[in-house]
Amino acid sequence: MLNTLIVGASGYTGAELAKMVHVHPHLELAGLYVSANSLDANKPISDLHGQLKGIVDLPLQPLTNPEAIAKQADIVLLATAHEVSHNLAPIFLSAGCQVFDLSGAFRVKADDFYNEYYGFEHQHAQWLEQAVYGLAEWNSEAVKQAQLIAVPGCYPTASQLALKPLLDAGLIDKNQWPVINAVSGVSGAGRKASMVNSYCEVSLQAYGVFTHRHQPEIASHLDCDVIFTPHLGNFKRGILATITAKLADGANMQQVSECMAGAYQLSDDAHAVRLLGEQTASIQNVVNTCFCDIGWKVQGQHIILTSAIDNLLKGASSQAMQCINIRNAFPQLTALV
Ligand SMILES: NC(=O)C1=CN([C@@H]2O[C@H](COP(=O)(O)OP(=O)(O)OC[C@H]3O[C@@H](n4cnc5c(N)ncnc54)[C@H](OP(=O)(O)O)[C@@H]3O)[C@@H](O)[C@H]2O)C=CC1
Ligand SMILES: CC(=O)N[C@@H](CCC(=O)OP(=O)(O)O)C(=O)O
Repeated sequence: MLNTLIVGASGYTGAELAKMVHVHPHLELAGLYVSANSLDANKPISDLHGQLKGIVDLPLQPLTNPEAIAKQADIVLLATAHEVSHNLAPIFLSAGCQVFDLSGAFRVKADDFYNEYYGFEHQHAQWLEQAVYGLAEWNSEAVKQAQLIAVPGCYPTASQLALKPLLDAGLIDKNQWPVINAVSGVSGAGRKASMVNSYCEVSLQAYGVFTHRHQPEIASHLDCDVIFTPHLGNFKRGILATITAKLADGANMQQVSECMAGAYQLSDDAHAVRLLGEQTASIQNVVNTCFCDIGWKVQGQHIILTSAIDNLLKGASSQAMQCINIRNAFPQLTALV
C-alpha cells in the first residue's frame, strides 16, 4: 500500500480525493491536512462534507511541519491554492514523494507567465522544468516517469481533449484561432466564501474576458492560439465548452470522425474520454463521473465541438487519480468507475 496524504483536504477537490483514495485498493489514506491556522483544524472531514460520514471520518490536521510528514508519505496530493502548492511541492519532492499538484503552480513553463497571470514570481525553476503536465490521455508516457505531475486546469482539460486530436492531425486551420466559450459551475471557484460566488450574486455571465490564465495554458499546450472566454453558470458543478474552429482546406466530417476515433480508441487500459459523434455533450451526463464527453458536427469548413466534464473530477481530482494510476502502473480508472 502507498501512504497517501491530501493537503487542502477540506476543499471541494480535496474531499473528492479523500473518497477516491479511501476506495483505492493500493492506496492508504495516511493523512488529511489543512493550513496551520485553519478554522477547521482537528474537525473530522465528514463534519464539513456530510456525504463522507461513516466512510471517511479522519480529522483535518493542521499542516505545521510538512518536512516531518513528508518522511512518512509515498504520494502527496496538493489540493491547495497556486501559491501554497508552489511553496509546499518542493518540500515533499525533496523527501522523495510523488507529488500530484491540482493547482496551476507547475503547469506552464513560459517566461514571466507566473508574474503576469498568477501574481507571483516562480521560485522553483528546476521543479517547473521537471514537472509533467498530467493531461492523462495524452501524456501517459511522461507521467509514468515523473515525480511532479501538474494536473491541468478544468477549462484547459475540456478544451484540449476536444481540440488536440484535430490539431495534431492538421485538420484545423490554425490561422483562424479556435474560439472556446465555456461555462462552469460555481464549485470551480473553490469552497472559500467570496462575494462573486455568493448565491444572490451568481448570474450566468462571462468573466476574465481576454485575461483568464487558462488562455495561455490552453494555447501553450496545444501550440495554437485560441480565443477563450469562461462563463460562470448558476449551477454547482460541471463545465461545458463549446468550441468553434475552421477546418483545414479539404478536411471533412469523415476525417474528423476517424481522427477522433483514432485518438481515443479504447486500448486494454480504459481512459476517460467518451466520444458522442454528432450528439452534443451535456453536463448532466458527466457530473459525478470521471469522464469527458465530446461531440462534434461539421458544416462546410467549420466545426463545432462540445466537450463536457465535471470540473471537480476530470477537471481536477479524478484526473489527478488517473495520473496516480498511470504513474504507479495501476489500471487507469482504478477508484474512478
Ligand atoms: N474547484 C475546481 O473546480 C478546480 C480547482 N483546481 C485547483 O485545485 C486547487 C484546490 O481547489 P479547490 O478544492 O476548489 O479549493 P478550496 O478553496 O475548496 O480548498 C482549498 C483547501 O486548501 C486549504 N488550505 C489553504 N491554505 C493552506 C495552506 N497554507 N496549507 C495547507 N492547506 C491550505 C483550505 O483549508 P483552510 O483554508 O481551512 O486551511 C482548503 O482545504 C486550487 O489550486 C484550484 O485552483 C483545479 C481545477 C478545478
Ligand atoms: C468558476 C471558476 O471560478 N473557475 C476557476 C477555474 C478553476 C480551475 O480550473 O482551477 P485552476 O485555477 O487550478 O486552473 C476560475 O476561473 O478561476
